Amino acid sequence: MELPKDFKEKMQNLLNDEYDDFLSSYNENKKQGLRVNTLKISVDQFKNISPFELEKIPWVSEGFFYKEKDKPGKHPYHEAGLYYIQEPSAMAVGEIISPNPGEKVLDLCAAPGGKTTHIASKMNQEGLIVANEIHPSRAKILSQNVERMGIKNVIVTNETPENLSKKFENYFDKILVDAPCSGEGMFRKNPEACSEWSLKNVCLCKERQLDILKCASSMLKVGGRLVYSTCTFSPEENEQVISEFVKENTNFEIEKISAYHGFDKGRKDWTKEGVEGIENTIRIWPHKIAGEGHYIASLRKIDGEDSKTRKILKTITDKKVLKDYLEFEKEFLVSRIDGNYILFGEELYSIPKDMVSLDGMKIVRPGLHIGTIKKNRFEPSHALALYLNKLDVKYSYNIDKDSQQIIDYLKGHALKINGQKGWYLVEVDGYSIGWGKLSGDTLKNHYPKGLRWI
Ligand SMILES: C[S@@+](CC[C@H](N)C(=O)[O-])C[C@H]1O[C@@H](n2cnc3c(N)ncnc32)[C@H](O)[C@@H]1O
Repeated sequence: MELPKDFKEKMQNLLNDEYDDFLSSYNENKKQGLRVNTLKISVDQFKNISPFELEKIPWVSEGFFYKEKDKPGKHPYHEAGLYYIQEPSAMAVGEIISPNPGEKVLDLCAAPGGKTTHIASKMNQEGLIVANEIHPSRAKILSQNVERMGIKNVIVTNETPENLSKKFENYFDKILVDAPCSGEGMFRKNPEACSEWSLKNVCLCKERQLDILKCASSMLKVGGRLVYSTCTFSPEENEQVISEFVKENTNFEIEKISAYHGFDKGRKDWTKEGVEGIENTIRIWPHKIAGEGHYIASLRKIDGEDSKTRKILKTITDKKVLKDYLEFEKEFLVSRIDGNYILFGEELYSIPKDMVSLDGMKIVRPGLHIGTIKKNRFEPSHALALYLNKLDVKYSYNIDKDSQQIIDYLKGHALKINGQKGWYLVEVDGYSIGWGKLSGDTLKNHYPKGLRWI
């Protein structure tokens, strides 16, 4: 791989004796990981059924290295949301933000959703996660990944940090800024990041990161935690951003992160200010652990204004509006979808309790999409199928992962089966993967067209 000359010179000056080890890490293969989605399956259960050769990632309880030959991204278990493919060092961020069920969490730069889905699995469907992405097409991918993982309590927005900060002043318990950066830790994984790199871009990224942090800081409650992370090595975008931020914002202090033994401390000597606590941030280097590299800082807001009361989003109270859905529920579900219902046109969603009004914001996903209320009938959504499991429904149809039938289903073909007429939750080895509707002996395929295997 041809690394930019300026990058090599800079890293040599920074790393001195370590530079040769750092450089030779670029001759090794990228490290690949998957994180088990504990909303759907426990780590032990997954290990029992896993068709892949797995090796534990030491710093994350649900993380495993896999071998390239296994291609877990092209397996029915992936479509069932049993795991998320995520770069191993990026998994450290979810561990450090460490959200609890019931909290309000913002993931400000969230697409494609690696960290959002990690946060969600730790929150066990309780509380609120606002996952925001500024680019519309990436926000759509984020939403699809949230759906695939069967998550209920995530709202996906497509906003600028500035607009969000007007809505959510002093609101969240925890905020993640996984900042857009120069991506020096992506060179092995994505050579494009290498060709786009320049010293000038590093400085531009730093300015943007400070702007994003400023917006994030105003959305955090007093006592709340703000985690900042990047997948780049430049001190400008890491220690220097944090150092300048805490110097300007004296109501924030740097928290000590209890790091895995292969992680390094942040470098105070790489900042101009020499701010106290920079050594409590962490650096993950590709020549020291099996991962592409990351920088992570955890900040605590120790002073500021109290949270204000806000306008709560109006939810549906008139049961007549829900008539078609309630009939579907009675006929095909065993358990109720708890939560508050709202309608976006014909689309019915369940939103987290006490969600603030979303007026004037670009919303990609206001909560769990339950389905579409059409004239005198209700059609359940794919997101609902991925959220439910066989205990929640009257009819389900299970398919073996190695069978031709699962390939046929994922390709969108109808299946021949026997049973009662109606909606079936289709499963792979007991894990929901989509809907089918049985009429006669034909199970009509409702796997979404855009997701079908070709
Ligand atoms: C490092 S990526 C996020 C990765 C994601 N957290 C994950 O774990 O899957 C940074 C994201 O920030 C977004 N972004 C770019 N410019 C931004 C800005 N000015 N404000 C907020 N987000 C921005 C990018 O589109 C990108 O999706």
